[in-house]
Amino acid sequence: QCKHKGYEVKAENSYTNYCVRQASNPRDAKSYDTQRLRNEYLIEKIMAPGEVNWTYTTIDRFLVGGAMPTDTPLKLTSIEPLYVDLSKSDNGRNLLDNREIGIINVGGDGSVTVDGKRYDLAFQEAIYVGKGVKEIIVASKNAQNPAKFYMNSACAHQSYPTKKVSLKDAKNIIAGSAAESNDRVIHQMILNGVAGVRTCQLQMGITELKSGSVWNTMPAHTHLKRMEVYFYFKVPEGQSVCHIMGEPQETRLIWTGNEQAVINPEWSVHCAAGTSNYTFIWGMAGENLIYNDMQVVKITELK
Ligand SMILES: O=C[C@H](O)[C@@H](O)CC(=O)C(=O)O
Ligand SMILES: [Zn+2]
Repeated sequence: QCKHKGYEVKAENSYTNYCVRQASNPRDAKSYDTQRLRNEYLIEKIMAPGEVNWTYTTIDRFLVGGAMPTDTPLKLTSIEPLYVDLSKSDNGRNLLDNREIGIINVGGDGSVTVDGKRYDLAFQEAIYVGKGVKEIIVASKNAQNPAKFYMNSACAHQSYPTKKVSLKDAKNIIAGSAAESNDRVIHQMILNGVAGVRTCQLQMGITELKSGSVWNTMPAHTHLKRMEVYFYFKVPEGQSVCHIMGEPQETRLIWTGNEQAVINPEWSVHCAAGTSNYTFIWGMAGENLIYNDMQVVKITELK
């Protein structure tokens, strides 16, 4: 991934890399082979020690990234395709000049410092940071057990306050059943109206599957007003998650590993079965903030 022409990884600075993915048409996507599907939709490198890795997709201009600070804190910078004002070197280059971001820690204890104010983020704690913030610095408490910050960012037209959200503050929805192998809890974390969070476009949360359950998002759905990215983590060593995407009657599969993500366009379902249970972060953005605004596909109608 990101090795082929047009998909190269570029360096923004000594610790920040990015690659760009273009939006795709389902009429084209149905003829993609395995490697092309992976090039377009799978993000394999997100967490690397001492690095910030971004993937910018032109689907809803969504930005997906990972920051893994070790000994030294890392400042989150913008990337060249997102500079707001090319004429000034010191202006229009803050990541959140025109954006909002959600950050969830999937590693050891860490902190996110937003314009000088520090928020400690433990495993599976989240923070929303709104448009207009100038400086975000992420750090690990212990370089031997580094924090891993998974990040989703979308365009924003308004500034909303920074807000930390823990699992106990989240809206926790019990879904599925053991008999259907999809017994899970959907934690809605960065959702407009949940835990006092306000957002422009962004919605993020964590879904945890119980031991013995392997299916997420079944029955599957599309949402024609929002795109969505799934980031799989806590995938046990030696196990894998088979992510299913594509139009409901034209599905394709992408095998994913631990701490990898899949970009799902508006026209695509997004669901998966793992070879064990696992946890994932879902993040989406688009036209509305109504979580339930989705077109559910009958299980028997998937092809
Ligand atoms: O649009 C919503 C998203 O696809 C997820 O929140 C669904 C999910 O986590 C699940 O059912 O397991
Ligand atoms: Zn969805």
